[in-house]
Amino acid sequence: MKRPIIALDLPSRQAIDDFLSHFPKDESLYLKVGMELYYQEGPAIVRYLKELGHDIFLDLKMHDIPNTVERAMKGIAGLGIKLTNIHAAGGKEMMVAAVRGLETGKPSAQTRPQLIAVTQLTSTSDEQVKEEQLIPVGVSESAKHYARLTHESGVDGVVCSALEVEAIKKATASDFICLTPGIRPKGTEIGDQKRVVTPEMAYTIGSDLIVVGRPITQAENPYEVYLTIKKEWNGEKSDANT
Ligand SMILES: O=C(O)c1cc(=O)[nH]c(=O)n1[C@@H]1O[C@H](COP(=O)(O)O)[C@@H](O)[C@H]1O
Repeated sequence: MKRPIIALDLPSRQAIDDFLSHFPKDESLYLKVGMELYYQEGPAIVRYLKELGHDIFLDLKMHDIPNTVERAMKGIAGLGIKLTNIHAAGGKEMMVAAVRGLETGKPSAQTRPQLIAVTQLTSTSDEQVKEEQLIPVGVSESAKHYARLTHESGVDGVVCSALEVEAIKKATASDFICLTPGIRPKGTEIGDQKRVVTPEMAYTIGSDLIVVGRPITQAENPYEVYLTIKKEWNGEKSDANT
């Protein structure tokens, strides 16, 4: 069964321990360590979660000059993470440098962590793309364009909304990874996200990976919500839908 990636947008190791106490100890999870947690706890938190048996997506969304990104990627390549990310808006040269950094930094016995690039954040609307970024073609076309550049740069996939997966796979390749945040089970708060789908829709559309944060981390019973989302995303009817 495919596992939804849980976004650990929490401030400390103590908060993580409290959150994980809701899950069975022997259940291996796919966890996302993002800026909030990494900036407080550093690489030690990645090592700690790995020791507990979990897989890690290190979400640092790098976007800088090629040399800086290459060297930063080289530094995190040995942490044993499964996946990490950059912003496609950094450009092809930066994306190529990011791949090179991971390749040169990884210990020889390990495989290179997968790399994906954010196209347009799922918190960005069509209006914002047109009015703030001055991209007249709008959010879907812009995401597709960034996906093409990402593919051409030798990066493994993109972060996008599930709403763009079909067009992106057509424009790139069917095995080009599409990771989709902005997942909201029916009846949950959308918050700052703009381009959202339910876990069931993400399954039907064909997202390769989904990321879910607040609907799980803020739930009264996180494990129950996690299992419901996991079922829906694997194409099984959840109790919530029967
Ligand atoms: O790269 C990401 O993970 C990401 C990209 C994006 O376009 N949108 C997005 O929401 N994310 C991350 O996915 C998570 C979504 O969290 P929730 O909105 O709480 O489910 C957050 O940790 C975001 O940082």
